[in-house]
Amino acid sequence: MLRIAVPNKGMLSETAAAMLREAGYRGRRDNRELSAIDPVNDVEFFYLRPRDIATYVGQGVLDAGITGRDLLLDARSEAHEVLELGFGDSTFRFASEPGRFTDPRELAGKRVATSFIGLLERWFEREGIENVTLVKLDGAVESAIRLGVADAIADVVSTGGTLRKAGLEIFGPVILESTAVLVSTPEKEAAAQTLMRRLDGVMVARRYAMIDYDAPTDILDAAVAITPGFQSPTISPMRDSEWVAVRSMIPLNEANQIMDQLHELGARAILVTAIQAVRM
Ligand SMILES: Nc1ncnc2c1ncn2[C@@H]1O[C@H](COP(=O)(O)OP(=O)(O)OP(=O)(O)O)[C@@H](O)[C@H]1O
Ligand SMILES: O=P(O)(O)OC[C@H]1O[C@H](OP(=O)(O)OP(=O)(O)O)[C@H](O)[C@@H]1O
Ligand SMILES: [Mg+2]
Repeated sequence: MLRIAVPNKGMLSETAAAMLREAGYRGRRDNRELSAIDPVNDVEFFYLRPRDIATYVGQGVLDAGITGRDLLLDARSEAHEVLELGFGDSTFRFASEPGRFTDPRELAGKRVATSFIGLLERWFEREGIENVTLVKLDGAVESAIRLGVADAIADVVSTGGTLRKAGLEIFGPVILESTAVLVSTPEKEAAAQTLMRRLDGVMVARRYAMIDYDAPTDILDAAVAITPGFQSPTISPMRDSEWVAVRSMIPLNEANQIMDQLHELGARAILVTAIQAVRM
């Protein structure tokens, strides 16, 4: 039975659970369940703190897990990314009072509060910035400066709303671009192939749509250039030999532009339909 770690709360938990549901798995019914068995798919899910997931997977006790790239790197785990999941995007940034710092080199000899000690230690090491005191906090890091325990913070920034409310300003380079990832280890990766293909299918189904249209044969080359699909579009003969029917996958967010372009070329009966599930 494949054993998969899923965030039990926080920013990633709802979307992770929804993705697994869309991938055909049966998760927990109740948010307090610690684990759940899906007998049809021969999978057991363990609902864990996102921060702990890389540790469990890295030690080989669980086969794969969903977590954030920032948490994976912070954990110094043996686990590695096998798939980006297309949600939970954030950046990891320095911030402090407006105008106080412009460059992280100015942090030498200063105190920096963060929940990501491992990640930050390695970053300072790589940049050759020494003598920074790291203050480990569990959350609400933005309050650390006002409360006097740090001179700067390093934290997850998404919209920037939390920093703004705390009266803080970003400085320095992007420390890390994070996103939700599926992690595993080399020993377990083969066993997790079906899970990977299913999650990949969910992302494709969310981002792509199916397009069908009828095209006069003389515009076929131009039409197919607009809808090349993944492998190659399907071209079917029609009763009227001067027309063909074309079927292809297109990016969902470009659907209306593509339909307009095809119509202008002379294609007709242009239909776009949602994709329910995919194995690429
Ligand atoms: N506002 C956000 N937007 C996007 N991703 C975020 C945001 N906050 C956190 N994340 C990402 O979600 C993951 C887990 O962070 P989360 O805040 O859920 O965990 P936590 O801080 O340990 O838990 P909690 O905040 O519930 O105490 C991390 O990879 C992080 O980058
Ligand atoms: O840029 P924003 O869109 O405002 O998002 C960033 C905030 O979201 C997370 O906080 P969370 O709600 O997880 O609380 P925490 O600090 O206690 O982890 C993160 O730690 C930032 O504080
Ligand atoms: Mg948080």
